[in-house]
Amino acid sequence: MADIAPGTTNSGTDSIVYSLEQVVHAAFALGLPVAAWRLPLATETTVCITFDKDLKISKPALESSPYGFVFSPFVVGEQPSIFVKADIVYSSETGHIRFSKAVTEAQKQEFIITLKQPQTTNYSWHLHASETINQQTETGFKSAVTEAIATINSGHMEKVVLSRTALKPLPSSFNLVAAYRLVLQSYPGAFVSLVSVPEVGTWLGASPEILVSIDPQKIFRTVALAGTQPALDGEPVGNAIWRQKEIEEQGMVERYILSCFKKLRLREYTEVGPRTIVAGNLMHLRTDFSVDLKEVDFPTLGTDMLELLHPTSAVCGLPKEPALTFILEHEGYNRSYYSGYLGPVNSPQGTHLYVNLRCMQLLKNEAILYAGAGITGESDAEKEWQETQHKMQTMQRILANFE
Ligand SMILES: C=C(O[C@@H]1C=C(C(=O)O)C=C[C@H]1O)C(=O)O
Repeated sequence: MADIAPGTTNSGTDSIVYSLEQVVHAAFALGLPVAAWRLPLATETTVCITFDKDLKISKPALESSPYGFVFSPFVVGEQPSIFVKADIVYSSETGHIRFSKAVTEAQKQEFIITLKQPQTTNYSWHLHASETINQQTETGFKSAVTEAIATINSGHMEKVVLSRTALKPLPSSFNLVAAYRLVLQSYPGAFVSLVSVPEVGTWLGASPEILVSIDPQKIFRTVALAGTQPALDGEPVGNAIWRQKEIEEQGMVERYILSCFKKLRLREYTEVGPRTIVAGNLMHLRTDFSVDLKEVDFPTLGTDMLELLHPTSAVCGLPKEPALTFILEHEGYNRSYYSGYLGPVNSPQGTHLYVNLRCMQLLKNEAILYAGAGITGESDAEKEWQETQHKMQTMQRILANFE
């Protein structure tokens, strides 16, 4: 990302250049909701800040929505779906901020004055309103897995994704924007995001999984991502060997996506894969689906697919309803925004909603790490536990940098 010295002027214009730290800290200081993100393999971080007080939306209508950032939970209703409208937009490439027409002169002035205040390390991100800390223990997780295997073998469902949390103390030198920058550096192929909303909380993550995206060339994309194994240093992905269990697990996600296309009577899609991809310390199997909306007349495909897809069998299970019921009854904690979806809507780069995975929620002095694993009839509770350990490494490595 472009790092231009704060407070300098950008060549060619007389606009002031700000740093990511200045912009994010100004939002915190003014109690404003903020979302920062970087698309996979891109260098630019974009930040959206809103002056809106009511951020709750029922569901995003992707086609008619203004530019903003959506942050939606696993179960809509248990937590609100949030929309951070792009009242203020910052680009790390130019260092400039831009105000939308909805912003009043007084709001602009207040924000600019706050931006120019000297940086202090003594700022705090937005915290979740509730004091209760989500937790799932090793024993709780493993007994839920054992019960899931029995339910699958009795024919009541094919797959269920079970997850758990880990509470880690924040190292005393932890710095949120520095952590975001580390995530950018460490995971160039991930969708990196930092969302901080009053009452809702603060989440940092590096997602490997597109849920729905529509780029400026009007290409709709989604993926079937599943199957996990550690990526070995220096080992080419072409050498990866997958067991029947992972192949079937990923095949279920693929079938689920195809069933969604079928429900919409859409036949003109392209399917590539499954291929092995690397996400941080892990490898997965991924099939890419795309639809060229310039050729297929389906203006609401994004919104319709979002409605049908979420939660996919990559984070919930198959069939969806019994898997979701099993999760709510046996997982033992509230997933909140983990395995929900998030991303920019109608930005100049398009709409890019990702599944909120490989993420952590930041409390005042601790972080909650979240990870899950797909359970099938062939699962083993100990191996699934190990898989969640591996997935948590994505964020654990970031925290370790501050120790
Ligand atoms: C559930 C997670 O990941 C999902 C589950 C996977 C699996 O079961 O193999 C792989 C990738 C993701 O679709 C997670 O990261 O927490």
